[in-house]
Amino acid sequence: MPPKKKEEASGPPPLIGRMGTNLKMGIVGLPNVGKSTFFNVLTKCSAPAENFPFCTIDPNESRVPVPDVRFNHLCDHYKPASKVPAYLNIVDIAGLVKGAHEGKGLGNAFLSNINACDGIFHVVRAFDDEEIVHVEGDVDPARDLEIIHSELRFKDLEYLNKNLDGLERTVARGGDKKRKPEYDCLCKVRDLLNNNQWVRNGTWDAKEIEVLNQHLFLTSKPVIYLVNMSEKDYTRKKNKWLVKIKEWIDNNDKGAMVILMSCSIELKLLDMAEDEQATFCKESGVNSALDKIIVNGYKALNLCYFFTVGKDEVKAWTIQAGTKAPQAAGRIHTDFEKGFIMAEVMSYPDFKEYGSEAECKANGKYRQKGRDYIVDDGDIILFKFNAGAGLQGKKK
Ligand SMILES: Nc1ncnc2c1ncn2[C@@H]1O[C@H](COP(=O)(O)OP(=O)(O)OP(=O)(O)O)[C@@H](O)[C@H]1O
Ligand SMILES: [Mg+2]
Repeated sequence: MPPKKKEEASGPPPLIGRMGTNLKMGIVGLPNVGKSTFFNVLTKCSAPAENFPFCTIDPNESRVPVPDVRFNHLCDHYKPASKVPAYLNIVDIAGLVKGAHEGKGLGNAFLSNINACDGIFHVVRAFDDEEIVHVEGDVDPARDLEIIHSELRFKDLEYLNKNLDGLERTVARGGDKKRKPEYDCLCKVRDLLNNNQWVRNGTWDAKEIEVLNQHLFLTSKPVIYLVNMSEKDYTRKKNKWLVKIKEWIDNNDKGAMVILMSCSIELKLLDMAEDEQATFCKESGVNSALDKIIVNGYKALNLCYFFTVGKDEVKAWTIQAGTKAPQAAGRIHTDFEKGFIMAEVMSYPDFKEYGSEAECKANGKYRQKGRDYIVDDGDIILFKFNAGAGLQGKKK
């Protein structure tokens, strides 16, 4: 469709957040809501997950492969010696409590752990279990969402006010015109935050986003809400809190993604052999939510990947969405970028349809793309480059 092409040519709008491909999703929520359990099942490793608040002290970081049928198909086709999928980086962060921005609970240190992440999995507890202590005394997900929402907002306000004080002196009183756009942008941030909104909920132009990216506010990070339910509720797809959770999200973060899950079911599945798992899922009508969570976490960070393929290796290379061919080539080696000649590209759907590289070539689906080509998610690429342009001859 022609309008889509136009959009591609100008590239996607600038995004709020850090640049780069080594981005992370942090797991955030009140204490004892299932964050570490979620982290454990996700990474299949054993960060301590115990029934007491603040069980996690140091942030645990791990990475999980991004599930992708396209990658599996390419591996089946090429039968490579080495298979390297894309990975999502995940950080398990200690629980936040009301007043964390003033140092309550484990306080400020954990807010800075969130700061080091680029997106947030906000885990909210919707399971009842008297054995499992709730720091607020009872289960109430909408209240808990509001607590975390406010803590991050307060922390941003505190940071903002410190910065605005100095700016106010130079711009408003000192008449420094150069920093006026920055000052105006930060005033807009202050109004939003004071209005109980997040930076992410504002409308920003490219210049303002440049300012925001110098500050990386906690509330500018993308959020995916994960509702942690009991095994029973997840199986019957009902939970008494869901309406209230939806209401809260509609009022405070309209359009945000919400994924239902159950850490206890995920733990159970983790203990089963593959065939046992399949039977269990078929009989109970229940599926693990993890794949959906990983894929969407990766997308929330505005990441995608292209593939390089061959008998030696099938590999997914992470790039930020909207990356052009030479910079994508630079992910493999700086020489590829410096000496970039062209990208030979097969789209995944074409590869799937025609079944092989040779058939793609025979049907005009093996395309040569230049410097301005914006790499599409799932493209299969062979870069042609001039080795002399970079560090002579070195390929990897
Ligand atoms: N869906 C669920 N149903 C029942 N129990 C659960 C569920 N999810 C987690 N739990 C239990 O809740 C307890 C707390 O879990 P976990 O340690 O993962 O919480 P946390 O959010 O990491 O806490 P902290 O902030 O203290 O580190 C554990 O005993 C865990 O087994
Ligand atoms: Mg924990």
